[in-house]
Amino acid sequence: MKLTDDNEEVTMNGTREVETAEEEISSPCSLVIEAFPVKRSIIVGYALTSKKIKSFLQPKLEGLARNKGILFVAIDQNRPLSEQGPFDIVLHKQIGKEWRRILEEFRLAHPDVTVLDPPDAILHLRNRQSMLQCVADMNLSDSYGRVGVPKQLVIKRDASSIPEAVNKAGLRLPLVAKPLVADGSAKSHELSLAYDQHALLKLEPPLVLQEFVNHGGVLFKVYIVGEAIRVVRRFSLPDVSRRELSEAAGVFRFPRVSCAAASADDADLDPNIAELPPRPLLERLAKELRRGLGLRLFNLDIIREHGTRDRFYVIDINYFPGYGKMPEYEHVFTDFLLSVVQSQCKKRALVDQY
Ligand SMILES: O=P(O)(O)O[C@@H]1[C@@H](OP(=O)(O)O)[C@H](OP(=O)(O)O)[C@H](O)[C@H](OP(=O)(O)O)[C@H]1OP(=O)(O)O
Ligand SMILES: Nc1ncnc2c1ncn2[C@@H]1O[C@H](COP(=O)(O)OP(=O)(O)O)[C@@H](O)[C@H]1O
Ligand SMILES: [Mg+2]
Ligand SMILES: [Mg+2]
Repeated sequence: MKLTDDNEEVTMNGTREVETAEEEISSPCSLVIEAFPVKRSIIVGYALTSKKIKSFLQPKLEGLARNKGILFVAIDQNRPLSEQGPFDIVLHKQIGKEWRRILEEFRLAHPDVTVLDPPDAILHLRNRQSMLQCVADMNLSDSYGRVGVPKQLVIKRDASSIPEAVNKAGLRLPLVAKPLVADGSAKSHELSLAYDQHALLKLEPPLVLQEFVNHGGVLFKVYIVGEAIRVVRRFSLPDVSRRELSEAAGVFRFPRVSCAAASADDADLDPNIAELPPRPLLERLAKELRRGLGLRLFNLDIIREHGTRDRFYVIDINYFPGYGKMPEYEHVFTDFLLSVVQSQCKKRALVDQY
């Protein structure tokens, strides 16, 4: 057997072998389905920001992936995609027009490659109104609880119209004002809390105005990776009491709440506040969102209305979030990638059969 760098193989037990015949290296199926006699690494091409590469592609992930026969390869966005690879999976978090066109063309030419996820579906999360539409339409309610979205209103322009629009829509103060576009910029994460009617005039459209829901100052981040779900607790904005509401006035701006530094997993919390949302409820929610959004990699911020046990609100959904902070992400993510290739192989086997 001839050894070359290009045709290097990684088997299930982590040892390396080499296949030289064209046919034999065309599929990674033997890595995931015993019955297939073909061996090759699973190649995952990625187009991610340097910040994301640093937080996500950590040595532990790459090492574990290698042991499972998965190789991560950077996509050079200055070169045609079809000339690179061949890829089994493409990972990306981009929605630019040109990139959407490139990926669409690539998907048509390479239907066997799984693109995670479709750019149009990701685009849906870029607008804070369309982001939550799926949850609102779902109207999820069962014996484990109810999941909704806070009452909200979109203001496209003209701050002077806000007080009247708020009255007309019946929104109750205080209101959280969020930039309409969630494009990942620092500005798009700048939120404000408006306590009184006058304060509404100081807001800067385009924005989403959302009723502030008291939730005991703790939120749950629910990470989804395909079918896997992991939940963490983060500190959040504290409750606003009636008294505070009657005394406070103006707009309070805050740049970044509930970031990773605000982990509340080890904090000594009131058990009624700290209790995680029921697993079956999250499973249903995740399943419906996966289907409704057409996405497999995302997280959501969910809060429990303070004083209730089972009234939940989804306030934010993020595509390809900071998985580096998700417990056991290396295992969860590599298993997911294997499962993606497994379903590709099953599909291929079915096609070959008929
Ligand atoms: O920066 P990180 O690792 O905290 O991850 C950010 C996420 O934090 P989280 O995992 O939810 O704690 C963050 O979540 P939040 O919006 O803060 O809830 C976003 O997903 C952010 O992406 P973008 O800036 O909206 O494109 C994520 O940023 P990118 O890593 O995608 O740039
Ligand atoms: N409707 C709401 N009620 C109470 N707190 C909220 C509400 N919306 C947002 N927050 C708080 O503001 C933080 C940031 O809002 P979020 O919608 O998650 O924006 P981002 O995309 O910047 O994370 C949340 O983590 C939460 O602490
Ligand atoms: Mg958030
Ligand atoms: Mg967000």
